[in-house]
Amino acid sequence: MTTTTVGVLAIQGGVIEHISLLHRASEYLHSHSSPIKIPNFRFIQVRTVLQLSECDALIIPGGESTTMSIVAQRLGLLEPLRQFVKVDHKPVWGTCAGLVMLASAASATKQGGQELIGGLDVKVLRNRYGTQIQSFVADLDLSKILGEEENQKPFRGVFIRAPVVEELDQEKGVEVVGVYKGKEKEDIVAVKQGNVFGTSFHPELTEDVRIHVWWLRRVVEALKEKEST
Ligand SMILES: NC(=O)CC[C@H](N)C(=O)O
Repeated sequence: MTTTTVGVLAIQGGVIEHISLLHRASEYLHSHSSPIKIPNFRFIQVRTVLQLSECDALIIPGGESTTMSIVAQRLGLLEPLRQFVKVDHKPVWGTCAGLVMLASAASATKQGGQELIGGLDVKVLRNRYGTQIQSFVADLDLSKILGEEENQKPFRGVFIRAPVVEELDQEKGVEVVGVYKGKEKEDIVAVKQGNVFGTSFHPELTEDVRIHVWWLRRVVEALKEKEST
């Protein structure tokens, strides 16, 4: 059986946490019946262009997007990452700083802006809820992505200096799949567009494996579709 390689960009941030939940999600998928054939997965940390070239799919973790961007540029990873997302259309998921990296534009960035990867036709507002001490946990309804069986209870979203999506291009196929209902207004905190998925919050900092399971299934489906074309 072929092996599907899923990378986690390991420049900085919540790398190990994602890898650990990916392993648990893989175990879940292998132990539950599924209409699609689940391959063997290999989860790797990605720090080089060579490692990226081995990946069928990629997670960009939370952390600090300005740092991630500078280091990715120094490692010569920025252009290969853009190619991976926007030319090869491989499945990519960004959490928090990862969502910022995947946006086509970001506000509240330092003067001169920061280099982004893009792939999601959205503009994000960084640090929407303030600093680290204003971090919070909130129940989210993710019924737009989770199946009925998996959506029996809300998802506990962990928000740490989180960005939100403030503008999006619906015509380009950006779909809102999660909102946070705050006191004054609703914020968009999960979006998908084709091969790209982004969340403002950190599922990897919970014990809840549901989004990783959903995303790995999507990866398998996307690879299958590619094979048949
Ligand atoms: N937890 C996080 O990933 C924080 C993201 C950070 N505020 C940024 O814009 O990069």
